[in-house]
Amino acid sequence: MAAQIWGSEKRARRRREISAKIAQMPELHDSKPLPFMTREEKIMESARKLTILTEKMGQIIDPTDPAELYHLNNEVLGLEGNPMALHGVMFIPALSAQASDEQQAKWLPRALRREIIGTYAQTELGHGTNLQNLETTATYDLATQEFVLHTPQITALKWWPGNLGKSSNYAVVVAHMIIKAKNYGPHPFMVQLRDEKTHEPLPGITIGDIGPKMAYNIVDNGFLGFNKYRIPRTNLLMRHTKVEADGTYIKPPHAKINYSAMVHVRAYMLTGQAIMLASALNIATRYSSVRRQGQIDKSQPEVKVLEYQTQQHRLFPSIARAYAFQFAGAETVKLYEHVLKEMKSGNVSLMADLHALTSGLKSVVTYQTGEGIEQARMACGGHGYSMASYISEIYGVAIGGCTYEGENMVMLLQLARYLVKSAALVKSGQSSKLGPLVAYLGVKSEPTSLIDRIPNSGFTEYVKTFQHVSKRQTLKAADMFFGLMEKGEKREIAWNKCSVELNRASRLHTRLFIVEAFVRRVNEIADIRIKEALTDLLHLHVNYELLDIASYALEDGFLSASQLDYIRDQVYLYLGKIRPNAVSLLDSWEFSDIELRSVLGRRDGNVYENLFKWAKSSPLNKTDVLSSVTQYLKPMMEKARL
Ligand SMILES: CCCCCCCC/C=C\CCCC(=O)SCCNC(=O)CCNC(=O)[C@H](O)C(C)(C)COP(=O)(O)OP(=O)(O)OC[C@H]1O[C@@H](n2cnc3c(N)ncnc32)[C@H](O)[C@@H]1OP(=O)(O)O
Ligand SMILES: Cc1cc2nc3c(=O)[nH]c(=O)nc-3n(C[C@H](O)[C@H](O)[C@H](O)COP(=O)(O)OP(=O)(O)OC[C@H]3O[C@@H](n4cnc5c(N)ncnc54)[C@H](O)[C@@H]3O)c2cc1C
Repeated sequence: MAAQIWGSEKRARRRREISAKIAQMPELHDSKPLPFMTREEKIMESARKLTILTEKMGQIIDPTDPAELYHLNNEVLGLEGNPMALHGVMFIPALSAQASDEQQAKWLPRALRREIIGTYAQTELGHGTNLQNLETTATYDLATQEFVLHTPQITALKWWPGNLGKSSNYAVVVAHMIIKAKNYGPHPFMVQLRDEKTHEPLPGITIGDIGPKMAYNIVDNGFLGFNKYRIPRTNLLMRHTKVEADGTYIKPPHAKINYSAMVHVRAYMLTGQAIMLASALNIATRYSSVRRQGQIDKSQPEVKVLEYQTQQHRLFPSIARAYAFQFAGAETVKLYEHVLKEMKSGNVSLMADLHALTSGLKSVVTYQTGEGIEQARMACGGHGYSMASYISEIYGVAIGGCTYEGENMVMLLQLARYLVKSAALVKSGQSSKLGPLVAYLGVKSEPTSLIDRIPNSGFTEYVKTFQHVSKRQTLKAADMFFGLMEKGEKREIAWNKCSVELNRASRLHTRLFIVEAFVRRVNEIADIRIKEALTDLLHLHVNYELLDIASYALEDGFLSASQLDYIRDQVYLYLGKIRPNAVSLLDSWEFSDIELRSVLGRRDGNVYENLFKWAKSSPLNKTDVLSSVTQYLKPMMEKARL
């Protein structure tokens, strides 16, 4: 199963080898539990480990393999981030995709050797979503052949970029490029921020940390202002766009090609989210098979809480989602790598499809991951609320994904643009022009669903039902939009008035893609036992998801009440079937105790003894009487007693 999750036997084996090596290297372990550290201590601890990793990486992993590097980071540095989180996730991908060969030769080897630390600085205090209204300017000075970066007012300060505040000395900065008073829109520039020897900010640069956040606090998200700060013309990233010495602008082959670093993260973050969801579920499910509370049969001893159907219903559909996201994520990364290769050689024809797909997936996956992790926390009762479970930290980090790389509602609306265009093709009889991801929009469906009507139909009737509801909602939302325009409403106003319905279509389309990716994977599996276990999970997935969106299929009678009863019964049936495999389905992800950082989720199940040990190690317990008591509470009580 680990091979299915991680992509191959070899990958699963390598992960085990890497974990085993890390277990033998105490210098790479947290020196004390992270929840007992201050933010400053955590940042120091992370930098300490990161430095050792830089020295010893070659002994532990193949540093050229991104999957091994990702695993190493997760184990050693953890999900709260590290001082170079954005360096690998966005700075290097931005240079790789957008810098010319010459520029790459100059900067990439230095970045890869970690001679410099970089980030991606785009969002500002006043604007994040609407890139067209960013305020930072890069004005070309023909006389010196330099760009002059400037922050015209406080809302133009770069705000949020990870590791910008304290760690990075370089950044890819997105600014509006102005040449001879003409604004060419946002473009990426390579900018040195700090002196390489002293790490002091360079003259003309104002920079700092934006303060503590809900989670992800090892990352120093930062602010940045420029005061007429000059960089050479050749620091504009020039793979696709060029500005010649005389100010001549050569436009890129696709207007949005400079957005590729964002698409990169949207594609890769899906498996990251799956890992966070599976981690939280691993903790909750292991704990649920240790925790005994109450009886089902009063004549019997207390049961493990995992025996309760409500507990299974809370956890198991999310286990199915974690697998589904991992499989859909793997497909998306493959597609992304293909499109990136094509893009580098000038073929931009697949960019719109990839953008639509990743926009929808990013939104649905992060939202459902957040839901699943929060249910996992609640499933642990009181101990779930303790940082000893570590689930609250996983939750805080995961839901950041609902916001970063494009706020979820906004990204769903990006997919909706693509769906509405596709609907227009269907309506004008041009279904043959639909791309493979939306071809189903042009296919006539049966009048009613055949779920529970055809024996041995596998998952086909489920997929058709998901297709039906997605198609119907897309065409309905598109009709509403076109109808408003026909009535004379301006395009943008009409769009806004339909946007809730449009986003519903985007979610349904994306959920269909996730179901199909799961089905595709199960169909590929040869090992009979693995196929069986995953087929059970897939049954739970399709039935649970369909129940969740049933109103769409009920309102036009595509599903009947009796079919809905069947679907509900199937959910209960598969909860029971999955119960014996539940812990194994999560243990198959092979997270080590070092990586999970959870007292509740310990592999050995020795929860109570270790919770007590953990509590005793709280800094508050260093002394029996705190100074808050001697200074304030004791005098207050004494005064009240007089
Ligand atoms: C490796 C493991 C990783 C896991 C963990 C990662 C942890 C990292 C932690 C944090 C990192 C966070 C980093 C950041 O957040 S960086 C900042 C990200 N910011 C955003 O995402 C901003 C969101 N906004 C946008 O993307 C855009 O503004 C927009 C919403 C897409 C709108 O752009 P714009 O106004 O320019 O465009 P229009 O809406 O007018 O659209 C015009 C047409 O262009 C199409 N389009 C837009 N983007 C793309 C694209 N990327 N590719 C292809 N096509 C694109 C759009 O669909 C329109 O097409 P149409 O045909 O309909 O006209
Ligand atoms: C943990 C974290 C890490 C980050 N790291 C980076 C980084 O490294 N580099 C970087 O540059 N940025 C980074 N960001 C910033 C992030 O990319 C932005 O916060 C994000 O893109 C959302 O933009 P915003 O904050 O402007 O939200 P806003 O756009 O102000 O969103 C506020 C609300 O308005 C709604 N809204 C906005 N526009 C529309 C619209 N057109 N239609 C409908 N509704 C709309 C949204 O849906 C939302 O409900 C990070 C953010 C976080 C939380």
